[in-house]
Amino acid sequence: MSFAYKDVSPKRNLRVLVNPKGGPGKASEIFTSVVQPIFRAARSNCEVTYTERSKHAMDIAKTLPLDTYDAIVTLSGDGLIHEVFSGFAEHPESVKAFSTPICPVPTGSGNGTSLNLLGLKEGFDVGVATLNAIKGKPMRHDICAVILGERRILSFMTVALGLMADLDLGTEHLRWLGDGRFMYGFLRGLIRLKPCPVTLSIKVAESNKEKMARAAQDFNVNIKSSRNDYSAPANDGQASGEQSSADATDEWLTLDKPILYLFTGKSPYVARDLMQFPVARASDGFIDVVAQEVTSRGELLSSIDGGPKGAAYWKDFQHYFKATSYRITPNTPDHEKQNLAIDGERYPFGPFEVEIEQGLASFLSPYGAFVDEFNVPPPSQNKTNEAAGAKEPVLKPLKKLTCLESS
Ligand SMILES: Nc1ncnc2c1ncn2[C@@H]1O[C@H](COP(=O)(O)OP(=O)(O)OP(=O)(O)O)[C@@H](O)[C@H]1O
Repeated sequence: MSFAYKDVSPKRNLRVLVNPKGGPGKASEIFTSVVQPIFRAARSNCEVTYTERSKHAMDIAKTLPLDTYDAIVTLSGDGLIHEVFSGFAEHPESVKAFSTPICPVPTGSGNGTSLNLLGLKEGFDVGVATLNAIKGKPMRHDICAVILGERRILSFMTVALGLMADLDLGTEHLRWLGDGRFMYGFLRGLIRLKPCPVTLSIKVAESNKEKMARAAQDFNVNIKSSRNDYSAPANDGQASGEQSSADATDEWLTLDKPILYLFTGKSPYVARDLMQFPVARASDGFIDVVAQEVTSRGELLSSIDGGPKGAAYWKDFQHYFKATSYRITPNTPDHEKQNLAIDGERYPFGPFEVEIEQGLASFLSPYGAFVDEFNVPPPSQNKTNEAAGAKEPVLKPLKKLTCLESS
């Protein structure tokens, strides 16, 4: 037992939330046939609720007794995790509630969080995810706060505008397709090729793709060799190769290009087909911001191929920043018609600003870091990479109108 449960206590107390309507609708069956027998064999104590409606998980999280459960296990996709965090935000002891680790078991459509915690090969494996609930260790994770009018909405995963929001929110009726609905939505968005009329202003910490890729790679190497306790935020000095918040500028910079979509996030995979944020790290204190420039359908189609490996990262038309904050200002009067997706859920669109709360939340993880398969070839061996390293996006200071071509 001491060998099998090295560094973790056996017989965990788990609060299990099963969403029978998530993804292809098989969560209840999977719970009784796969998950529950493993929990029983491991002598875990489970308090189980089958969610009956939207926001049910949020209500449970709002009043969750603290110091009672080792983790909340969600059988659903990313939407239910978003609800749990929204509930924590309203908990009387909010910060303490957020320290309760979440462990997703993938029975939704995209299951992005599970993919990030377990990797592409095992991210959809219900048995491996259940084992993570039994033996995983808490790993800190940043939370983004979206300030939208009077509201402060918390996001652990993504904020999307333009094509990426349309493909998610516009295919909700196709949940039965599993994650196939995202590819369908992407292709539909390509046919329309509708620009996203907004101004994006960012407090940038880093925009050099090569530097960000090397830092992420070094972090992964270091975490494997040096960190047994991964409950502290990632840039606490234990893992070298990270950018630090000290690198961030206080100046707002504005992207001087029309964009097709804005996609910002905290973890590499958003679905099996797409590693959108290959250099994202769970608790580095930065928001990874992707602004996809308006480009031809052919170029966009060509980026689908390397989606699971994060190939689009190196494309010149995909601008990538590590930011401490960003702002969106709509450029059209009828902006309410546009889709805004926060963690895949629909919100009314208006001007908003996003900040980051470093290491506020926590997930159970078997490895202490996200599992991504992003290869960083040396620039000399990769032409596209070389171009990306040399050519940085056109940013201009918000108040001055001269364009900056940074090097
Ligand atoms: N009994 C229920 N009936 C209808 N909807 C429910 C029920 N229980 C939960 N929900 C809602 O189901 C929605 C979808 O869940 P979730 O987002 O986890 O799955 P998904 O969209 O299929 O997966 P992913 O987000 O990974 O793509 C959530 O917004 C949640 O509020």
